[in-house]
Amino acid sequence: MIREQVLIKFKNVGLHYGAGPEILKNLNFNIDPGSFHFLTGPSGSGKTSLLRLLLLSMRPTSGEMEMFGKNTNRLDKSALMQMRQHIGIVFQEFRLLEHLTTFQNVALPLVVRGEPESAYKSNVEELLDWVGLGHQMHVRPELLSGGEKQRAAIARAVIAKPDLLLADEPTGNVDPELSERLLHLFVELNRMGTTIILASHELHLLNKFKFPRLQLKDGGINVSH
Ligand SMILES: Nc1ncnc2c1ncn2[C@@H]1O[C@H](COP(=O)(O)OP(=O)(O)OP(=O)(O)O)[C@@H](O)[C@H]1O
Repeated sequence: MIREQVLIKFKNVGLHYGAGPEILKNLNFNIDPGSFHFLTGPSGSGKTSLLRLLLLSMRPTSGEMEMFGKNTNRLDKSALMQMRQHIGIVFQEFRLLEHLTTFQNVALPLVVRGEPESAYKSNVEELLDWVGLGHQMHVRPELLSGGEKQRAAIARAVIAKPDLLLADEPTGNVDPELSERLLHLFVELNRMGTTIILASHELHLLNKFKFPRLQLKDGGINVSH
């Protein structure tokens, strides 16, 4: 676990795609370790783009980002890859691999790291039990409901114990009752120490939880506590 006083620091960060207009303009904000933020804003306001910066899959076109105490502009590809291992991501569309079982999907980040099954088997089983998928461990994603797929995707995102968990509209493809249950799962993960930034435009759902918000509008950001 990485312990920094400030986990993420944005200093005058701007972003544009190619020759297009600036999507994110002069963003300045900090994220403390252990916090939970909702990322909100109208469609097209740049929520996914901001998550791409945080996931280190894009670099800012202006300004500087510090993550885990390091200026990301100064990191080479291998250092970025290493930092990336501390970050988990959950997408709206689950992105499970159809030819793998639930167990294999969740274990994938550990397989990629070269860990043998004997080292992670019981951890994966325990996590699947915890997210309520113990009984669906050996089936493929096509047999899972939307909520079950998303719980598998969340389990895959946290199996390697990331310090930072990003989620891009994670409840976009499940019904309202399941959405609330999924949000409670994120709250539990946050209670156990994971820093979370969760993008959603479902304000009726977010209003049920008292977490600070990063609100994007017209390229700028407003941080409410
Ligand atoms: N790969 C890309 N190339 C060029 N423009 C892009 C790319 N990705 C996003 N954009 C543009 O950047 C802007 C912000 O898009 P982004 O997907 O970050 O917004 P969003 O807030 O996540 O939207 P939504 O809520 O609709 O998913 C949009 O105008 C979009 O067209």
